[in-house]
Amino acid sequence: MLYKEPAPIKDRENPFESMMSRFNIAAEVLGLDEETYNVLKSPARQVIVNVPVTMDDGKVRVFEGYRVVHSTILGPSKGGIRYAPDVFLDEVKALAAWMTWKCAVVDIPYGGAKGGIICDPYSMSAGEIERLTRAYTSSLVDIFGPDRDIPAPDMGTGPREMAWLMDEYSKTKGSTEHGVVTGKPLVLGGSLGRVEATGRGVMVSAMAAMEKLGMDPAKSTAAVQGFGNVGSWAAKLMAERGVKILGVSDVSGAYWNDNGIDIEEAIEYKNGNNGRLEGYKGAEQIDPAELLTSKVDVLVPAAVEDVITIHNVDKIQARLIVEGANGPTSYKADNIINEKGIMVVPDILANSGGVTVSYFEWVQNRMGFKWTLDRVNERAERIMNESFERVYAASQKYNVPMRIAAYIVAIDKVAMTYKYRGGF
Ligand SMILES: NC(=O)C1=CN([C@@H]2O[C@H](COP(=O)(O)OP(=O)(O)OC[C@H]3O[C@@H](n4cnc5c(N)ncnc54)[C@H](O)[C@@H]3O)[C@@H](O)[C@H]2O)C=CC1
Ligand SMILES: O=C(O)CCC(=O)C(=O)O
Repeated sequence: MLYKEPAPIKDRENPFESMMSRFNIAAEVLGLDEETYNVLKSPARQVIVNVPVTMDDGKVRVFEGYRVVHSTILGPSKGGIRYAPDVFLDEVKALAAWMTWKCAVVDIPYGGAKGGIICDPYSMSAGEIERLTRAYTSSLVDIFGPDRDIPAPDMGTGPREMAWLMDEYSKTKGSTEHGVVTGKPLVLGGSLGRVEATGRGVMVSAMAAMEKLGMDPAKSTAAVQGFGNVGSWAAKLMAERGVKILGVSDVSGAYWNDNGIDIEEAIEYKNGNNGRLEGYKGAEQIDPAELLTSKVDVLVPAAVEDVITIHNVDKIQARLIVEGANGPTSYKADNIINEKGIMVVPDILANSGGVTVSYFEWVQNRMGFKWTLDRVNERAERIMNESFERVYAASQKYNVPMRIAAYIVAIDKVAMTYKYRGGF
């Protein structure tokens, strides 16, 4: 056994451990040599920063933040920044590694990275978040760069934070650097289609998987956990393809309607309610734990890690799980999912539409040219479908579940590139 298991974190599963468990299985199937294994398992760089920020009451608070660069073998590292009260280093390490595998699965020339700041953005003013974003950026100015490490949005961040990051970085460089970050507002060099890209990719993956399973979207039902950027767009676009969305949830609770939730209405409600569904009247409130085990055909976890675990996996009724979130399934639940014959479109495939369109944004920034929405969507959809087929073919070839197949495709690509580069 080459890999030593890290200690568990309180009562939570460890996302890095979950990532490594799948990595180990795929590495074994591929017969990965020890040198490459050791290179690919360890993050290339882990930075912890402590940034002082003047709060609205005049007091200074120090926030802990992270940036983990997992790999730059395929190209500059790429990955979002998470603002959450419970973000921790092992989580960011896992998220950074998943970025490496994700970029390899969709065959775009990026390595993987991820960032995070321990904070609660929902309880902070816009001014406090701006000062925090700028302070974090200036403390990482030597890591970031259009050819080095390119951040993007993740949980708790969006175009607004990316605009501040781009502006702060540009000020320190003395030049406008559009390509240092993606997921920016359109006026600052953002790409059409980036906001909805991850949810759109989830929908495209869901449609591809439903076709393999012989499921008719117009006769299928779904539940979506998480109603932020990824979950709300995935729900909206799946509903447009005829899937009846019976349940949705966010941090405020879970909401259910036997006749199907009016997703446009729910989005409008949450947009006018500080981003939350709290108090939404178009559905009845149910126990959030029930949402995941409810009687639906398709389950889309699109919130946080480790929500499908050995504690609830037995009760899952969906035939198909499409992972909008990163790491929503703990590795201990994998075997039971496989025994139950549930197809999983894994995170590193299902949610890769976001980084794919981020890549398009970066390409447009470098060209100084804007693509139309049709061009963005058509190209992203093609990449998603081709990647799905690549992973599906690997699952057939090696007789492994889709998740392990995705790791096999990714590790094979990164390992081969490492060898061509002659190792470092
Ligand atoms: N934004 C992007 O482009 C991408 C995001 N992802 C992943 O998708 C997931 C969601 O990210 P975003 O939608 O961007 O974040 P977001 O901040 O826009 O939304 C997160 C949503 O999850 C809800 N939530 C949080 N904890 C929850 C819980 N315990 N139960 C139910 N709902 C809960 C929040 O209330 C919110 O509705 C994360 O795992 C992220 O890493 C993956 C690829 C790209
Ligand atoms: O758009 C990007 O560059 C990365 C998005 C992200 O953080 C993710 O895919 O998990």
